[in-house]
Amino acid sequence: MTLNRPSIWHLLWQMIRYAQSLYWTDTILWLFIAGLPALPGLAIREFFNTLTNKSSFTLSPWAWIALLLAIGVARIVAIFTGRITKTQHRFTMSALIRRNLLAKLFNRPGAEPLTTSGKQNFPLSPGEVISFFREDATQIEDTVVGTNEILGEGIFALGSLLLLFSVNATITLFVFLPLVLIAALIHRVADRIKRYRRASRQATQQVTGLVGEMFTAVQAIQVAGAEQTVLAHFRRLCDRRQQMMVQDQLLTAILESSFENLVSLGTGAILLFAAQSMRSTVGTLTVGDFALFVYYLSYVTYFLSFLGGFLALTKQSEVSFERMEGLIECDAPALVAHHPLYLPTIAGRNPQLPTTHPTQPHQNRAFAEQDDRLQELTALNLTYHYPGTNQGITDVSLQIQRGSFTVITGQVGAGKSTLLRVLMGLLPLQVGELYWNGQAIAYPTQFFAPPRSAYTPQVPQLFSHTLRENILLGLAKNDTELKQAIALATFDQDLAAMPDGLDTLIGSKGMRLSGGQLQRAAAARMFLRQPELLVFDDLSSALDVETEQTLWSRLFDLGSSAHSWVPTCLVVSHRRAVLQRADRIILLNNGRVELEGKFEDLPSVYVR
Ligand SMILES: Nc1ncnc2c1ncn2[C@@H]1O[C@H](COP(=O)(O)OP(=O)(O)OP(=O)(O)O)[C@@H](O)[C@H]1O
Repeated sequence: MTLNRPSIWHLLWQMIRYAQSLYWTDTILWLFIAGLPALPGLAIREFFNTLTNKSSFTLSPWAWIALLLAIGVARIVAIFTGRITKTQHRFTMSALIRRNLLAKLFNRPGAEPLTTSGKQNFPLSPGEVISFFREDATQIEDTVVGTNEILGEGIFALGSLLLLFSVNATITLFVFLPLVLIAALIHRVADRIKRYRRASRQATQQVTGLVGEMFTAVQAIQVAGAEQTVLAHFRRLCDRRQQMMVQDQLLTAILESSFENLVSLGTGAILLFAAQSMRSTVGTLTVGDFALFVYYLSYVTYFLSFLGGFLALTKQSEVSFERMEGLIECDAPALVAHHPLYLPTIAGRNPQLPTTHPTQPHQNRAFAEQDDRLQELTALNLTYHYPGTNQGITDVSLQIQRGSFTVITGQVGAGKSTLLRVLMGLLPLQVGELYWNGQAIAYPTQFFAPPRSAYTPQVPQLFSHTLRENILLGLAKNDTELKQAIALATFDQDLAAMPDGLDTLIGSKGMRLSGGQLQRAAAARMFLRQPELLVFDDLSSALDVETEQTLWSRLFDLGSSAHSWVPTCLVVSHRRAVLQRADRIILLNNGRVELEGKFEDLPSVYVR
């Protein structure tokens, strides 16, 4: 994966190309910001030459002051405008990286744990993933925006260098000495820069990971009386992060100060030479020339130390790209690919957002072809083993017919949830094939979404918003349709008891709802989309027998009525009433199909 990674320069160039006009506008402004201070140098030379009557200009002191002031004001204007373009460009760059990273994460099989290549098979927590979006994206942003500063400073440093050459070529050659030393130093410590950066990022990631876990597990920590233990662990991680950050920052500071010192020593040597040359070749180097030389020399030398710092930054950005590649398991070019961002413009205008069609039910949206309606779903020899284990499912085949009710059952850990996740493309197929109406499904992750299918896991995911928003999730539906879906999910009575009705705020992860209400709110979300295939992972676990029976009855009454929606169900359950209703039961044992049949065929040990 990383063998053919393009160079950091190529990746930065791709990012520059994304917002070219903004980039070049900012670059031009930066040229002014960097270049305007060069003009006082010329003015100073002429001023000093006026004192020794060697100037070709005859300006009054006030004219010189006015000129210097005008240059100063122009620079202030350039800096002010440059800050606006820089800010816009800066955030566009990190937004592109974050957008691409997020898109890649969404395209992964959703139930597969996130890992980094350095920690193979060791899942990352959401808190840990945040550090990729925060520190790594910002690091790359800094480097891209650094390029036009380097360009601006570089052009004027080059101009200054040419001027210095015209004044005294021999002395100017000494300017290159610090540059060679800086390049050699960067080359020598490149590995160390990257190693320290990797270690500090990893340590930060562990701290943010634990913060995330602590916040979501406050109750578990309290119940176990583990506050002190968790805090001690947190302190250990923070101490380690401190150590790694100090190491990383110290190296950066040492490098920067080394660059400055190298440059300062070089400057000192040049000045000594220049002064010597002034004494020995009286008349060729004027006082004005010497003043100009000193002025422009600092210009060139500042650029050299800036360049050194920038080169170190690019090494650190290489680490950020490597880390992100490891996270999304794809090459870095995908991270810099060009996609619309819809950010507000520099004038503050919000761009027109594209109209999307989030998962409309098939009768409202031309369901591509009639063929897309489920007639038969076939799974052949599905195998998925969790990385580093032999747990999961092995060689599972099944067929689901339109309008049927299929129940997967089996003991705890038999592989029921894994089978559903593999079928829904939430875990990648290691072996096996999936067919929808006889057509092979190439990308199950993208294929199994409404209006083809909808799935509710054992613990449904709801968001900290209103009930309405949670059920709609962007779908354009009115309250009547919403209430029909809610009634189908047997959530209507609960809703009637809520003073704020559909506008009830349900809290983070739906914490203000009971387990059963959560399940039924998630079911309503599925029903509203009227998918061809409904997949439930153990609805029975959170519902009493009666409520669950009502739900299935209401759903199947639809199928037998003239309603255009004929739902097909695939559910995990141990409940007798559900098993009795099943058209087909698949009994899993140790990840394999042990039996396929009807309720009567099932050994009594599996019926509750
Ligand atoms: N993320 C994971 N990493 C490693 N092993 C896992 C993971 N998730 C599940 N397993 C293992 O895979 C096997 C099947 O798990 P699965 O959750 O599919 O079982 P299940 O039949 O749904 O169980 P339950 O009835 O408790 O929900 C179990 O042995 C489980 O320990």
